[in-house]
Amino acid sequence: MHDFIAGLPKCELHLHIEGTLEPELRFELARRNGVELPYASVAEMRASYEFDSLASFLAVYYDGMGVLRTEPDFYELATAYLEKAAAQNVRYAEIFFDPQAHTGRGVPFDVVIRGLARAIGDAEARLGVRAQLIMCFLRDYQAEFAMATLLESLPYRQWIAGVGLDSDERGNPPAKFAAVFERARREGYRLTMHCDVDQPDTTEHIRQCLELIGVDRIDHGVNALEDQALVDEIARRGLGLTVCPISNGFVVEGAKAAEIRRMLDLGLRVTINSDDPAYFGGYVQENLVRVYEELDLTAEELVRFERNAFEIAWLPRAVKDGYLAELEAYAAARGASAG
Ligand SMILES: Nc1ncnc2[nH]cnc12
Ligand SMILES: [Zn+2]
Repeated sequence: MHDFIAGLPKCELHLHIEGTLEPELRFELARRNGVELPYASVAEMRASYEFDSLASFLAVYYDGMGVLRTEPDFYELATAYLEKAAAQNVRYAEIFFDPQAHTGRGVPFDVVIRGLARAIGDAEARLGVRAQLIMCFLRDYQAEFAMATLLESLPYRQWIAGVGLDSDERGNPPAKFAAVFERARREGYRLTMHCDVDQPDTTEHIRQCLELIGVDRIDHGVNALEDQALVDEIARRGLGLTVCPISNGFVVEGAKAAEIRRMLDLGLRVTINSDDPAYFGGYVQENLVRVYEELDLTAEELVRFERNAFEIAWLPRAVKDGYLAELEAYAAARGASAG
């Protein structure tokens, strides 16, 4: 089954590009940019990646990205991820980036997005992996900063499929950003938001995503299972949920495998993703293996995760259908096409 998972045509929908900064590249960029790091080795840096909550993870994550300064830095970051993704048979990825975490420390928006977009263009030509960007707003900052960032992004719209909301959820509900997301929708962006596992008020946040914001997707969203009305509405709208099992195991107890089982059984459009793989230690393949091992999934169920992902991807119908046909052919050739 591990070979089956390795060969599966994959779609990654919940991946923070800054969370793919591996220690080796962090060291290299620090050297190049003259940034002092308080670690003597890659092993020492990795050993410092200790977290048991979203807040403790975020502190390490924001510190890590301090070495990213120039357009080539962002190019190399995204290229390294896309090479890894292609090696795991990711055919399409929607990649989060956090512009405010860079502009807030003096790196221009233009530098960030040009580096990322150039990497995406080159990777498509060289590796056949396709990707688009999702611009995330940091929810622990003021809504005015998010609005200013939205306006700053408009000249680069051709590279940005949609907007998201990440960072520390405590006290930062979707409602705080209602005007920003309403404007983003009017500008043609698709909408998603993190409703992270077991955060305070997360079911209320999911309710606001549905009733107030009108999201196209929810990132994580696992706690919707606590409220039948939320489950019913997510099912009725056919909304996708981008779940990240290994990441879950770091910020709460366990990978939420039982909840993923329930989402599959309820017919929800649950997908498996990697979140911040350089920090949590698993790309999409390792995440699929983790749920496979915890749930003893069938090949058909593994195919279902990818079918859901391509189905909810922010791509034109004909492009999705091309990926879905590739997936079905892979499944059929291995007797796993129950649909
Ligand atoms: N897992 C995560 N949750 C919330 N914000 C994030 N930003 C980067 N990774 C994140
Ligand atoms: Zn995330």
